[in-house]
Amino acid sequence: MGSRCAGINSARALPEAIATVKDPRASALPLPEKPLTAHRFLPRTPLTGRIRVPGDKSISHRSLMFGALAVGRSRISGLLEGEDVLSTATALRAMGARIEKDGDTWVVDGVGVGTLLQPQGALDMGNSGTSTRLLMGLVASHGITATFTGDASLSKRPMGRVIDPLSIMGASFTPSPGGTLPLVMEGLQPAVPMTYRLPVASAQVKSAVLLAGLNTPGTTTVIEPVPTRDHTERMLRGFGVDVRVEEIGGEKHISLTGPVDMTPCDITVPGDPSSAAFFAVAASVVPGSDLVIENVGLNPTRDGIFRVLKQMGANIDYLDEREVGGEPVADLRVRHAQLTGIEVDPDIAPSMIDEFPVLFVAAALAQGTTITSGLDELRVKESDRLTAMATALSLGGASVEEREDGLLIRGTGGKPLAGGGPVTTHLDHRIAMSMAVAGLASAAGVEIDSTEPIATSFPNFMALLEEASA
Ligand SMILES: O=C(O)C1=C[C@@H](OP(=O)(O)O)[C@@H](O)[C@H](O)C1
Ligand SMILES: C=C(OP(=O)(O)O)C(=O)O
Repeated sequence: MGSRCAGINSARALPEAIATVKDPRASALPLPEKPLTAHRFLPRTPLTGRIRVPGDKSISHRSLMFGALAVGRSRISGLLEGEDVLSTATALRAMGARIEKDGDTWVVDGVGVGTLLQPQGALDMGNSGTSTRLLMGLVASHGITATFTGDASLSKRPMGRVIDPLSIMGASFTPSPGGTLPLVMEGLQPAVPMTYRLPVASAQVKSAVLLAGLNTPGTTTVIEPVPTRDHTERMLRGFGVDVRVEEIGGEKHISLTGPVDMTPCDITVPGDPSSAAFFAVAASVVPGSDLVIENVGLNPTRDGIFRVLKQMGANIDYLDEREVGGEPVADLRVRHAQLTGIEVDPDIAPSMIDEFPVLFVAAALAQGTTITSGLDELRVKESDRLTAMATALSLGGASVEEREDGLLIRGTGGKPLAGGGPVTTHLDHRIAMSMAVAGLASAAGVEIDSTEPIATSFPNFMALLEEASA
């Protein structure tokens, strides 16, 4: 981070202001389906040259949110301009922050902790779980009411995991059946601090509670039995918040004492390892490839995919290891290699939780069997990623057995998959891009039903694919 940074209840009736609108949740129901753009990803020439993937999605969301809470101006370079991050920006503007683009830099003029404004309309979170859950944390300790809506995929995802702790802190919720969006929430100012032990390994839940703690008098503590991505902790420190982390009995206790004053910060967002993963697998499985992926974030809570690919025999070198925005970064040189199936240690899952769909593609082309387990969380992402990938890969000619908490995949030993489709992407960007990679290593190509979801996290994915295999 730049030199200006400080250092590295139960559901109630609808609140009155909202209840007078016909039915905020009805007006927020998912829009009719838009026409989809199908695309067949064909076998390619080797991937070569140098590419640069867009900024990290998790860090981009947090840069905007923390900038919005600081008093003064933060500047962000390398922000991911994907739809998910733009949903965060729109919601923060609706709560008073000024967020504008000036050349290549995003400029955020924050409102300060405790002074978020009442949004006038529903906050449309699109496809983004991170925007929804972290912003719910922010709203929880402000005296405002907000309606959260999302697309058909997001509207199926569980929000009970944040509703539960934020209710203990004093916020009230009127969710849709099953604890889903659309929902209305009313924050409480001052909220009540608490110590919360995460029942699920989730950086979004951890962050929601810590963000609620920023405007809560007293100490809010999250106990994390299994480490998850730590961008919230690292970045809050950069914005001047005293975040304390203690290791007690093998668990992390993460605490902050509110209300805090946040100071602005200039941030350079490193490249997203989750986006780089598609190209790392593609270069590993397409014979003759030799690709450099520049500027990839390698935070140890995020780099599991590269560690697992190396265990499978991938040829990945870290070049020019350095620090960008307080995060470890390197250029990755990836050359084609025959991968070997392995049993993936479930303990590594949180550090590569979004990369399993593309790991399954690597496994489908490996020599031997790959077994994954402990992946129940994949069932509650943008789609049920275990079923979606088992179905999609089988349609493409792979041998896949779906288990309760993982997949067993018998690889082809490097022989291209047959290909086929169209596979259903279920409004899930990671399914779309993973099956695109499968198409590159297939005989007939793989057709996906819709390329639209890709724009949520990786708007120039198709262009970079063209560039790397030109
Ligand atoms: O905190 C974050 O930025 C994220 C946390 C993860 O979700 P969970 O916390 O639900 O595991 C991940 O899947 C998501 O893409 C981004
Ligand atoms: C799960 C993901 O994101 P989110 O939870 O923010 O929708 C993802 O990007 O794979």
